[in-house]
Amino acid sequence: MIHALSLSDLTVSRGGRRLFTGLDLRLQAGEAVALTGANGAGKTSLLRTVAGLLRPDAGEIAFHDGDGNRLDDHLARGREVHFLGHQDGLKTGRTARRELGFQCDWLGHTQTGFDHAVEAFGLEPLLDLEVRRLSAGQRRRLAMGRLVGSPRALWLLDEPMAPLDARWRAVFADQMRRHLEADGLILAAVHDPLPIPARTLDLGGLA
Ligand SMILES: Nc1ncnc2c1ncn2[C@@H]1O[C@H](COP(=O)(O)OP(=O)(O)OP(=O)(O)O)[C@@H](O)[C@H]1O
Repeated sequence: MIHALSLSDLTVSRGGRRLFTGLDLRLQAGEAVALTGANGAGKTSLLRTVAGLLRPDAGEIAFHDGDGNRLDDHLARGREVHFLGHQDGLKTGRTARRELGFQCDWLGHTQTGFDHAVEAFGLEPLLDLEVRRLSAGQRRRLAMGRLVGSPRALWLLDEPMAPLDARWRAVFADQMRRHLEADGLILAAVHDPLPIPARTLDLGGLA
């Protein structure tokens, strides 16, 4: 299981423009880091780079287990990382039930994970609706279902609270706390403070 994430001397560019250079971060089991910075500073790009969706210009990203052994990058990303982006990663033509089932199933998790997700994020009344008919907040809650329905150690979250109302923000804050208590790791891009104890990594203004 991923016990630590380390970024060393990381440099990332988009569209030919350098976003940041020499970025270092170490995140341990049970810790959260709030990634802050102006619009366009590179928060989403950093999350996508950690997820393996973008290649850095330079530097290293490493995942380690509890004994300090380096994990295979591909396996760690494929099995132990959840990336919850702006787009939620949902198929809009499916019902919420089918989509949540797919999301909870892909690692062979069972009905228990599905039921847990439904209960955690109040999804029961939405299950027979097509994803395209859900509001932004409902969609985000559905997307969050996989975080608890298919447990993985590292949560990469891109402005996770943005479309949620106060009630579901509080629920999600509670889920994040539980994840940390279970030795999970959270790296979250935010514009507002995270409602859990977290260090801050500030990417600053426009690079
Ligand atoms: N596919 C792309 N091609 C070229 N440039 C891109 C691409 N995606 C993002 N960028 C640029 O990279 C920069 C960083 O974008 P990114 O989305 O990482 O910023 P951010 O800090 O998450 O911003 P926000 O707070 O607005 O969400 C921006 O200037 C953006 O225009």
